[in-house]
This record gives sequence, structure tokens and C-alpha cells, in this order.
Amino acid sequence: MPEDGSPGLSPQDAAYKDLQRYTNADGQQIYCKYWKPTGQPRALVFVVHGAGEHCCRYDDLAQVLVGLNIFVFAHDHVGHGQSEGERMIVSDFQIYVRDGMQHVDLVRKVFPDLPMFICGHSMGGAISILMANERPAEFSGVILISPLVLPNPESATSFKVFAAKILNHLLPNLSLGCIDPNSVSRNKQEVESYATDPLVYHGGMKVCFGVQLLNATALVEKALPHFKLPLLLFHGTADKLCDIRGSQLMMDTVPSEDKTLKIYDKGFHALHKELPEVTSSVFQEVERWILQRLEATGAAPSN
Ligand SMILES: O=C(c1ccc2nc(C3CCCCC3)oc2c1)N1CC(N2CCN(c3ncccn3)CC2)C1
Repeated sequence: MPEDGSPGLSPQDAAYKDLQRYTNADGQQIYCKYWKPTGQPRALVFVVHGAGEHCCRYDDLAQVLVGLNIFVFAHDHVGHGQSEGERMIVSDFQIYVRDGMQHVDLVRKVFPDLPMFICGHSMGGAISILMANERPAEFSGVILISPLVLPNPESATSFKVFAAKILNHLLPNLSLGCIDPNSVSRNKQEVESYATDPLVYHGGMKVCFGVQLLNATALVEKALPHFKLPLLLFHGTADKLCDIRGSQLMMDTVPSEDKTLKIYDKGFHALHKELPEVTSSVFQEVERWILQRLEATGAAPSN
């Protein structure tokens, strides 16, 4: 916060006073995005983005939900997109969970009685699981697209994990390399869009951040036996970043009575940004699942 008390400028030099935002517990400006239906909303969906990306990349999914008269909200995690913070660095993974709950509380003040769902992708899926376990009564259901539950065994072998934890004390800012977006989606247009998006972090993942993601997988594994909310999971069999066995482990472990896993054969990691037939199927399944649960709770029909 600049000395004159103004909220200052975003990493892209936009005046925060002109942006939708909130100030997190560390005094950092967190950029917010809202997709509002024209009529009175019937439900809320909190979209939680993954590492390196930003919330505006979820406009396609948000538009589908707005079409159901659902109010969609999201923010850029600290160190991502238009929020403050060193790029793709976080001192403790729980900061993402804390900031997420702060945004949920802000939206709850406006819509105290509407059912709220949370939808997370990849690292955002890990954040969503931890948020749902922190405040289960807040949410009517959790939707996870290729969530980070177990790391890919090739990228997180025991030796690499051990080495990363040692390196974290010696060279925390050493780069572990970048994600090849071609390994994340078969949709060349989406790959190009991601590769040229100025709000995406295109630098390599630092050792200290990789260790936080490893910590996240440990927190998630501890959380699974306590996860009781309605769950819709999506995972591709060709996901090279977050192991599909993580979603299978979640399905086998969580005591939720309402849990569904949709597996996409040959699907890559970013199922919401994949080949058109895959992504449209994911969006249709999300739409159907939410409507079924809204009708089951008697939530107001769309007007
Ligand atoms: O949240 C993640 C992410 C990124 C890197 C990761 N590395 C791990 C492991 C590493 C070893 C230790 C344990 C964790 O988990 C990760 C999750 N995201 C969001 C995903 N991005 C990928 C690029 N995207 C993309 N690419 C092409 C086309 C469209 N979108 C957007 C989503 C990656």
C-alpha cells in the first residue's frame, strides 16, 4: 500500500482504485472478477484458478453458468494475474485458502442465502478441497477439474521430492522449468492463447513454489477422509501434470454419499481448455450436475 494510502497500481500498472478487488490479510490487493446474470441469481459458483494462470481465463465456463442464472465469482491468487505479490510465489499454501475464504465471506454478505458451489482446476482444485473442508457448511458441492491431489509420479519421485526440500533451503528461487502448454491441452488454439496471454506467468516454477505444491498434496491427502460434500470430478487419462490416480484416490477415500468421477480417455490436463468435444462435454456435465442439485434442494428455478 503506497504511503498516501491509495491502493496503488497492479502489476500491469492499472490503478487498483479502478479495478474490482479486495485487500487480503497481508495488505495485498487481490483482483476480483464477477459474472452476473441479468435476473436474480439462483446460486453462486466460486471459480478457483490454477498455478500460473488467472481468473479471466474462466470466462467460457462462467458464461455457461451465468446462462443458468448463476452468479460466478473468482479472483487472481496472490502472485498471479492482476493481484499483487511476487509472481507464482507463496510463503504458505494456506494463504490461498485464507484469501479464498475471505472472498467467499465478502460475497456471502451480498447473497446470504443462496447455495454456493466451488469449482477448482489443478492447484485450484487443491485449494477448493481445503476450503471445503475448512467450512463444509458454506458449500453445496465441489467441482474439480484435474485437481492436484497426487503429483505426477515422474515429476515428483522420492528423490526429486527430497532434493527439492533440500534445495529449498539453498536455492529456493532456482527454476524447475516451465510447463509446456502443448502437454496440457490438445487444442492448438487454446495452447496459443495461453502461450501468448500476458497475464499468465510464463517463467519457470521455482523450487520454493514446487515445495508449497508438495505441501498442498500432503494437506489434501489428510483432508480427504473428512470430505463429505457432493463432489463432481473430471480427469483425463493422459494428464501428465496431476496424476489421475489422485482423483481415483479421492473417489475411493472421501465419505461423500454423492460423488461422481468423469474420466476422459486421452484427455490432457486442462480439460476445460481441451478439444471442443471434451470441453463442451465438461461444461454440459457441470451444468447438469449443478441443476440436478439445485432442483433437489428446491432452489428457485431460473426466471
Ligand atoms: O495448477 C497448476 C499446476 C501447475 C504446475 C504443477 N506442478 C505440479 C506438481 C509439480 C511437482 C510437485 C507436485 C506438484 O502441480 C502443478 C499444478 N496448473 C494450472 C495448469 N495450467 C497449465 C497451463 N494451462 C493451459 N495450457 C494450455 C492450454 C490452456 N491452458 C492452464 C492451466 C497447471
